[in-house]
Amino acid sequence: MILRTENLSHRYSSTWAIRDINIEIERTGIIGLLGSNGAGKSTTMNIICGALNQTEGNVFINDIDTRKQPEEAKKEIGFLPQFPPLYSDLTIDEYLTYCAELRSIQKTQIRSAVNEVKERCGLAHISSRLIRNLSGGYKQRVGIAQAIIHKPRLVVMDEPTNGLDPNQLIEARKLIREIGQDHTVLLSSHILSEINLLCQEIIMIESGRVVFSDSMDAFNSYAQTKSLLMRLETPPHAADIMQVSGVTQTEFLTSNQLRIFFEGSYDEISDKLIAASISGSWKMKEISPDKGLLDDVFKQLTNRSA
Ligand SMILES: Nc1ncnc2c1ncn2[C@@H]1O[C@H](COP(=O)(O)OP(=O)(O)OP(=O)(O)O)[C@@H](O)[C@H]1O
Repeated sequence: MILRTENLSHRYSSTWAIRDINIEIERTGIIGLLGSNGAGKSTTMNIICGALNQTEGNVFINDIDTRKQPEEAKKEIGFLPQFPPLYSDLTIDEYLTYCAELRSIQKTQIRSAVNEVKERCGLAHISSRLIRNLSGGYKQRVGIAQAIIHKPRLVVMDEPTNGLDPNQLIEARKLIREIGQDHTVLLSSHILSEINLLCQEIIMIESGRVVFSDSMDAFNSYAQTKSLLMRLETPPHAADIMQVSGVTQTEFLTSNQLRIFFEGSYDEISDKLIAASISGSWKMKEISPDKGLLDDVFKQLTNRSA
């Protein structure tokens, strides 16, 4: 097992920031940690990487207990924190050499490790530049380079695409995908579409608890088929719509537009609503699956877990 957390819990003060987080990852690829601001993503990642001591629970990296053998465990972890610790007065070469030394790479291997990671992260052509003079996108690549220089099995990236411009975003995603081919990448974001683009698996946390953990495909089918949008020219009372079997909640967005939450498949419920619209003269103008506003998915999942 590459990563396993066991009832991981942490409190900074009196309230729990995360509670009973259980994660198991056993293969390479990109796993997304999705959650709104303050959900507990950074806390979880900081603990996994040994930057914060948990209040309760255990973390195993490559089956090594990070509390009992922190040095051994850290050999298999690379970490790109939300604010990477870059030294702006060093050049890329100097900084990466320093990181290689910190990671206890053998002296004779340091130069080749630095060269290899520069090549991989597209930094070779600017390696004598001072970090302070780099664009945000290049600084991010240097941050990624330090996280993989020692070839760890697990690479943890806290919001790695946050704040990048559209071109930098494309480059960063490409690099992260490449890294995901031979490493396990645990990546956090508060943006569902970002996780959707990059990840094969998703772990969603809300208020410090895991509310969903499955493949991206499973998440998408869950998130997208549970609500639909409908426009009616002469809508009835919500209570009448609730009579349609399978409808669990009706929400008026405007006087004509509604969001309907339902159980079962979209095809089934839309047939029933269309039939009800005809017999009740609701004059349906439009019906479509709701693409799943993240807030709604959070709400549904949080209710489900409760
Ligand atoms: N150093 C700290 N001291 C006290 N409370 C903290 C500290 N760091 C985080 N918290 C609290 O712990 C909870 C989880 O925060 P965390 O930073 O892990 O969330 P997050 O999902 O990473 O959010 P963001 O995307 O905003 O960074 C929040 O309620 C936050 O206010």
